[in-house]
Amino acid sequence: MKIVIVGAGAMGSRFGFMLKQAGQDVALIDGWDKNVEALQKDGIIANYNGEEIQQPIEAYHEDAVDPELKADLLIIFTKAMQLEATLQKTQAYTHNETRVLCLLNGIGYEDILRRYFDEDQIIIGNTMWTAGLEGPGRPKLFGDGSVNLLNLGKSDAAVSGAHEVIDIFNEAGLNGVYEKGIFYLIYKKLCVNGTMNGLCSLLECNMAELGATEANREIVQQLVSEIVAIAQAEDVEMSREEMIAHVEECYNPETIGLHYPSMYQDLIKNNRSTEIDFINGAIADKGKKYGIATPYNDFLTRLIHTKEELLGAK
Ligand SMILES: NC(=O)C1=CN([C@@H]2O[C@H](COP(=O)(O)OP(=O)(O)OC[C@H]3O[C@@H](n4cnc5c(N)ncnc54)[C@H](OP(=O)(O)O)[C@@H]3O)[C@@H](O)[C@H]2O)C=CC1
Ligand SMILES: CC(C)(CO)C(=O)C(=O)O
Repeated sequence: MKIVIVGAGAMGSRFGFMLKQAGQDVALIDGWDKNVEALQKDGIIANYNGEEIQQPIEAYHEDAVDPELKADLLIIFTKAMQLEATLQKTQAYTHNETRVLCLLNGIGYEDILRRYFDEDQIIIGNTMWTAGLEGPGRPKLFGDGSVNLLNLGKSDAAVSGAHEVIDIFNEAGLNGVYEKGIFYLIYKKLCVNGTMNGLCSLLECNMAELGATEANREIVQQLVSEIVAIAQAEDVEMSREEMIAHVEECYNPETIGLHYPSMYQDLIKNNRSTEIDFINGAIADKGKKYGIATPYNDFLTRLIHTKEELLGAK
């Protein structure tokens, strides 16, 4: 099976590295010139749990993909705001039976994917793996994780396609789980991203520092209440109290509390645009659709966009 990963940043490199190490036939596609040059020259040089491992890998710039390349499995790890532009280019290296797996943070990707692929080709999910980049071609890969996924279409072929991906992931140690309640998990993760990412970026702190403040609690509770109300409007059952407790687990400095969320790294560290429109912005949009007030998510979205403008984020 030919696996093509589009978006060879931190997460794309993690999945590419682990799948290639497990003997899979993997190609990476990316739009960042220096990253592609490094991958083509030296492969992935991973800091893998403290050990440097070099893994040669096939890699292309998004504007110079080999016309012979055809993906049986396409994994998307661009940033959310690059998804639509990426999908417009994928037709060149996909076919009618390509499975497309999207693991981006945020919500609503199934609606975008349906515009480009048949429902039976689409697999949605989320992942608890994390990754960072120390430089072009140099991912920093620490810790453990898992991938929850579910076929969007209902046909036998769609179900077996998702199971095939899980088998491949498990052989590579990526811990794939077939998850019928995938939308619950997607909203559960959104509760974390919809609070920690925007607030830590605006306040320029890590999650433990945010959690140590008294004044943040009301804001976090209001953001989560709005997210849970939208999930419920979409028939995803979840408890507000459980989700607030889940978010508060992130404050623990002995687990992930010392982490600066990816949005902080994008905006504050790397001066790049954020995924806010697919996190809090998506909640505000759905609030308008369902007639549910989402003032905290709306305000947070606008504040992050204001900060992007002030910092001249690209
Ligand atoms: N990192 C993590 O721990 C986790 C991330 N996710 C999600 O996975 C998706 C991918 O995230 P992630 O891999 O972290 O994103 P990255 O920013 O590492 O990579 C995404 C893309 O950004 C570009 N890029 C990255 N760094 C630079 C740079 N310094 N200069 C120029 N371009 C750069 C690259 O291509 P291009 O030039 O074409 O933009 C790359 O394909 C997101 O939806 C994220 O929310 C989910 C779970 C955990
Ligand atoms: C680690 C975590 C859960 C923090 O919000 C995350 O997903 C991110 O950094 O984007």
